[in-house]
Amino acid sequence: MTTLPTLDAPISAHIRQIGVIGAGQMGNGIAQVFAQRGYQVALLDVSDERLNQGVGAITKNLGRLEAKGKINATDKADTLARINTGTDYALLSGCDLVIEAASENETIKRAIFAQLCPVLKADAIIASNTSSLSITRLAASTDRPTRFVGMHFMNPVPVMQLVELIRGIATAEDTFAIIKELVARLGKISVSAEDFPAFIVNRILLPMINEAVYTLYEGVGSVESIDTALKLGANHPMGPLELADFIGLDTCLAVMHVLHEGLADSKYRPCPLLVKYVEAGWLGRKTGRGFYDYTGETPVPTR
Ligand SMILES: CC(=O)CC(=O)SCCNC(=O)CCNC(=O)[C@H](O)C(C)(C)COP(=O)(O)OP(=O)(O)OC[C@H]1O[C@@H](n2cnc3c(N)ncnc32)[C@H](O)[C@@H]1OP(=O)(O)O
Ligand SMILES: NC(=O)C1=CN([C@@H]2O[C@H](COP(=O)(O)OP(=O)(O)OC[C@H]3O[C@@H](n4cnc5c(N)ncnc54)[C@H](OP(=O)(O)O)[C@@H]3O)[C@@H](O)[C@H]2O)C=CC1
Repeated sequence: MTTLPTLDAPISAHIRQIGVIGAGQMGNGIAQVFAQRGYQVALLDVSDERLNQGVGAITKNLGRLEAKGKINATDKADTLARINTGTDYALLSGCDLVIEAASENETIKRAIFAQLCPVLKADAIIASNTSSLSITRLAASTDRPTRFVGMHFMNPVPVMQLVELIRGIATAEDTFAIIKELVARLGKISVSAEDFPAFIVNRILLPMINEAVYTLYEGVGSVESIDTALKLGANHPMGPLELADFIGLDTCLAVMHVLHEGLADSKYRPCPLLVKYVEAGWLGRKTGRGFYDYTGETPVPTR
């Protein structure tokens, strides 16, 4: 738990300090799994409030693992001690790899890279955890397109095995190879996807979620019947509306916009009800309301 895993002739051995930008559900999960594997982690967000929430989520998750006997109190304390937090980009100056996991908005991500590049070591790699945006375009907004890659973790990060890896047109082969090996060192499995809108997982998953929202919008079923149908009828661990709330409805809508605009096919049109929910600020679990209301002890369907 506390030492870096070894591989034969690891090409990623020099990657020891990891920066993570965005302390939301993905960023804090990514910070947790690297810190658990012995890496030093620098976690940056826009406010101390967001950072405290992120570290709070990590502490809770580690507490759950400790209660189950999967880690001990020392592992938990050591993991937390490896995570430094801050809002100043100087925090990331010593990092070998920085993973951007801020909100799914290209303008925000570009502004982040503009602040990051001047402080970052010349040979450091930048990865984006974007769910859908062009890796080539994001890379082109940095000073190092050859050392830029898509590194798409799945939610919840500590549990999900997959990391989708995406090369931009300029991504160097050694950059890709280092990141692929790093994923293996984390104990996760990678698949490689081409740089098309939403890559593989979300090209398939998000249209299904969008269709579930249309199914609700058109009155074919209630929230509960749609989710029960897919859980019991197709053996999905979560119903599509429950999953949408879990991902975040803002992220789901952003991905549908990228698919719709990027592939220019009306089959990707975001459901108007999904648009309305996001306009209302009903973003799912993270705001206490989405297709379910999370303010009570158990989630209550809203329709
Ligand atoms: C949008 C994108 O860009 C890409 C994406 O990520 S799309 C989303 C992909 N993710 C999914 O589809 C998740 C679908 N859901 C699931 O697989 C499951 O419901 C789940 C793994 C989240 C929870 O599983 P469950 O069996 O219902 O609950 P539960 O028994 O409480 O949890 C199973 C394990 O996950 C852990 N876990 C659950 N939620 C967790 C969380 N948010 N963070 C960390 N760990 C969590 C639990 O502690 C438990 O661990 P152990 O096996 O060590 O005991
Ligand atoms: N949710 C999911 O299931 C998955 C999401 N992703 C991707 O991961 C990324 C993050 O998603 P997720 O964690 O769900 O989103 P969250 O909304 O949970 O977290 C995003 C975090 O980024 C912060 N942020 C916003 N702007 C900046 C900035 N300029 N600098 C630093 N931090 C900033 C936000 O702060 P504030 O709230 O104050 O704006 C928030 O803390 C997105 O690209 C998303 O598409 C990938 C896989 C799965």
